[in-house]
Amino acid sequence: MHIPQKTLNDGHRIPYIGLGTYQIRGGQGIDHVLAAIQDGYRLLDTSTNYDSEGIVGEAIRRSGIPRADFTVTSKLPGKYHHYDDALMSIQESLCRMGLDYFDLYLIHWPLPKRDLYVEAWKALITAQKLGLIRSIGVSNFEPEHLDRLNKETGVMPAVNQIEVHPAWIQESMLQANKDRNIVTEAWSPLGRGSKVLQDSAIQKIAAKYHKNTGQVILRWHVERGIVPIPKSSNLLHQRTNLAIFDFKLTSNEIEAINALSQSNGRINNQDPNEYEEFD
Ligand SMILES: NC(=O)C1=CN([C@@H]2O[C@H](COP(=O)(O)OP(=O)(O)OC[C@H]3O[C@@H](n4cnc5c(N)ncnc54)[C@H](OP(=O)(O)O)[C@@H]3O)[C@@H](O)[C@H]2O)C=CC1
Ligand SMILES: O=C(O)C(=O)[C@@H](O)[C@H](O)C(=O)CO
Repeated sequence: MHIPQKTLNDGHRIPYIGLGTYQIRGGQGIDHVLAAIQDGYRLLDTSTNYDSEGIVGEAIRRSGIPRADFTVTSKLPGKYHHYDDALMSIQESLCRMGLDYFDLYLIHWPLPKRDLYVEAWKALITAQKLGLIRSIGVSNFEPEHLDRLNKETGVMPAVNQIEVHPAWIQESMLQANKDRNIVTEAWSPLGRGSKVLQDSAIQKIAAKYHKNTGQVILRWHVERGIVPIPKSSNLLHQRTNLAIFDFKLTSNEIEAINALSQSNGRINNQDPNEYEEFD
């Protein structure tokens, strides 16, 4: 399966689709990630918060595929935004995964009320210089957070992973990332398996291309320049979610999906300016 790649502002390249691993855990989880790898997934998204770093590392080893072929992403939890804590957490995550570097490492949430994300960013810059991380990025950052990182460190993130799906299309945040030469990754790209997968407008488009609604939604992300990271533990879903590079949506079809956006479309009402991670 050929998966196109997207070039980041630091010159590194990442696959145009990845596997999300939120709620994939334990021994069964290893099998689910391994199956995805065998189907062709090479971008794997985990986080310290997901308790899945260990099983993702194990699935990579069991696959027998060279480490260098993968783009492994993890994320810094909010409780470790202090500089020394962040460096410790990155090293601990690498040990849990059994890896000696991350391809991509993100600050999971900005937590602006705690106001430590610049300190965390400085730790990511140091970890990159130490060779522990190839590309550094953020998640759930708003334009003012991105600009503050750049102003205080001179380093703009390579990636901003944000909530995007047909009910929450994020036009202005996509533009904000683009203006700063930041690649957008979409979390919950399928709306976390919500009713959008049964939407009649998307079903109509899917029928035209002999695809399923999940494939149409994932293709919609790609057409918008976004790297989606759908989670699936289901073999058929994993496989069909990858098969999105052999058709193209028209601009009218993209607009029809954009029109499904809702003013209260966020999945869990997770506003990055308000959201607090659990400690
Ligand atoms: N940075 C951040 O703050 C966040 C990051 N993330 C990341 O993004 C990833 C993806 O987001 P997530 O919230 O998991 O939601 P997704 O939008 O990826 O949806 C996952 C759900 O959709 C189902 N599904 C997957 N493919 C299909 C399909 N083809 N047809 C029907 N159902 C399907 C899955 O079930 P099944 O397993 O049965 O296929 C699962 O229930 C996460 O796993 C995580 O890695 C997520 C949230 C926040
Ligand atoms: O999954 C993640 O990366 C999260 O940040 C969580 O907030 C998740 O989106 C969630 O819904 C927790 O209730």
